Amino acid sequence: MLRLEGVEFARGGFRLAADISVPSGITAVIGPSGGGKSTLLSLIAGFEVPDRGRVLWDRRDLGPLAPGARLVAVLFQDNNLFPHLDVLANVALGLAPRTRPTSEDVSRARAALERVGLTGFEDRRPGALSGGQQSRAALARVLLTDRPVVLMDEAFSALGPALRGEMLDLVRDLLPDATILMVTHDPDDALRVAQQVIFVEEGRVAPPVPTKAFFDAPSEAVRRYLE
Ligand SMILES: Nc1ncnc2c1ncn2[C@@H]1O[C@H](COP(=O)(O)OP(=O)(O)OP(=O)(O)O)[C@@H](O)[C@H]1O
Repeated sequence: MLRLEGVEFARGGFRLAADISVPSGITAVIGPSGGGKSTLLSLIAGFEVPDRGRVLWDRRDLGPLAPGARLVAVLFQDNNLFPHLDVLANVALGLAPRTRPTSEDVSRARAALERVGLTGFEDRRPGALSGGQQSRAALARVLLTDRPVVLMDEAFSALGPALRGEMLDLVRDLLPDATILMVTHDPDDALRVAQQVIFVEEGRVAPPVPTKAFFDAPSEAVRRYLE
């Protein structure tokens, strides 16, 4: 289980505090702009370092581990695809970020592309893909890295509602065992795929609440945000 234990973080005038456990499945992270949602994900990914407290995965302190060694995969909003590499090479990078992919890496990348419905697009550059297809390629790379924690910071926000829904369904179906934190501004995203919701406001990170209870019986702060 992912746990943030007494985490405190300050940057400029902004302070964030989190003491939460995140169960496996999909957890939506919602709250007002500037509240600290992205910062929370950065602390888990290791892009930011807490001033106090620890980030733990299965009781193991992730603190000493660099982002690449953290068992955490990140699905970025811009998909983080290299424009000069074809789709297959972009996906294979998930396995071999620094070296040439082996033939086994390449066949695993092909299999991941098949799972996201991109067979036949291996040789295209990202610029020759639609937005939805680019998101699928980025998801294929996350599948391939096979990390237990997946962070999504408004990953599909550039897509229209129908496509975004499709992508969320795909994430849910293809990553059934992962612990997924998904930042979103759209309550419908949470209602569609998230089992629980974390509310983040002014640097306060609330513990996860089951999605139905979160929306059916919102706290005062949540009600204000949803209005
Ligand atoms: N690189 C940075 N340097 C300094 N302050 C930053 C930096 N990035 C974010 N902040 C500040 O930290 C606070 C939290 O920002 P954060 O991006 O985590 O909020 P958020 O909830 O993800 O917002 P949004 O919904 O608008 O994306 C804000 O006050 C923001 O201005």
